Amino acid sequence: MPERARVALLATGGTIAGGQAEGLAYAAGALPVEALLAAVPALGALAALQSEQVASVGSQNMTLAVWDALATRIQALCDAKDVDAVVVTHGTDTLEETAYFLNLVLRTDVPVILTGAMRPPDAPDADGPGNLRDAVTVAVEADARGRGVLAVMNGRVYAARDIQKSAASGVDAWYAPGHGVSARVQGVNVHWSHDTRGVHTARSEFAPWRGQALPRVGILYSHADLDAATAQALLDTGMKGLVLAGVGSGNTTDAVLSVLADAARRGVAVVRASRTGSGAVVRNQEVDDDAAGFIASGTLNPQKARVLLALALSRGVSGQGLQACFDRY
Ligand SMILES: NC(=O)C[C@H](N)C(=O)O
Repeated sequence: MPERARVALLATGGTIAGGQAEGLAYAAGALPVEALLAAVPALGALAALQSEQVASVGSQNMTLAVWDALATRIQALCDAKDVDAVVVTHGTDTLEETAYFLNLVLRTDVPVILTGAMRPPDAPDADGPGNLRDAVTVAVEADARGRGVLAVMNGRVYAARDIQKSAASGVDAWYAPGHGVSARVQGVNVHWSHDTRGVHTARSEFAPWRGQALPRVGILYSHADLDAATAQALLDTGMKGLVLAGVGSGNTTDAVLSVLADAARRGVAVVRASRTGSGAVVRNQEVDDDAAGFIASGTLNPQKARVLLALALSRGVSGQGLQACFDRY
């Protein structure tokens, strides 16, 4: 890398760019990328930054259109060899979904780092400036290359596959079930603890992103006494794939299992995941996946299973090929 690494900062909104604060209330994504940069003057010493506003949304409103713009732009920057790293600012609500999507569709070894904030910029203890500084610190690390898409929050670095927002408030809202943090940031030092698991970026069969439409894939949240009609109503919206956010090891009521088995027979791809937040959903444990034609999500949470399933279906993967995807990615 040259003396000062070239880092592209792509902003999408979120609380890190929150504005119009009144008490605890604020509007996510109100501030432009220039305001984020102005809050961290030290960034100029860390990297030669160029910035772009890709979107200005709270990440609860993240869409495939923004993912398309983001993936297309990052791929172009990497292919043109215009940057040494990319930092994306993002709302925290769906940060892990965007991170995992990019992890699957970008063909590059260039570090791509997502960051955000749990508190808006005008909070007295705003966490955005520190997170942005840490993200750029990680981005310019030679060791960050080839690790897939990463997220930096609260002094820790997480692989896209692992990170999970696990609290509705507070800066320590981040968790990497089963695998732990990938690195810790201390000032300008980054201490790596392990490599990234799962196939990603340069070796992903879903990369590069081609701007294709994605099929409708939904998530059904299970609970005590979940009835068949609720599951059927969701399927009737035209789902091509359905992820069960199941109780325990990806389970649900007998009534719903039978609706899902029917759907699988009709060609809907049904993936069993767990609403618990950690652990693995394995094949044929309490549910006969072989008989029902279901896929087990392994350690992917429901919201990331939805991303992988939609991408796999968009590439024509079906049947046991889908299970192979969930085993590999
Ligand atoms: N902390 C945040 O960023 C939350 C916000 N709703 C967002 O995801 O954009």
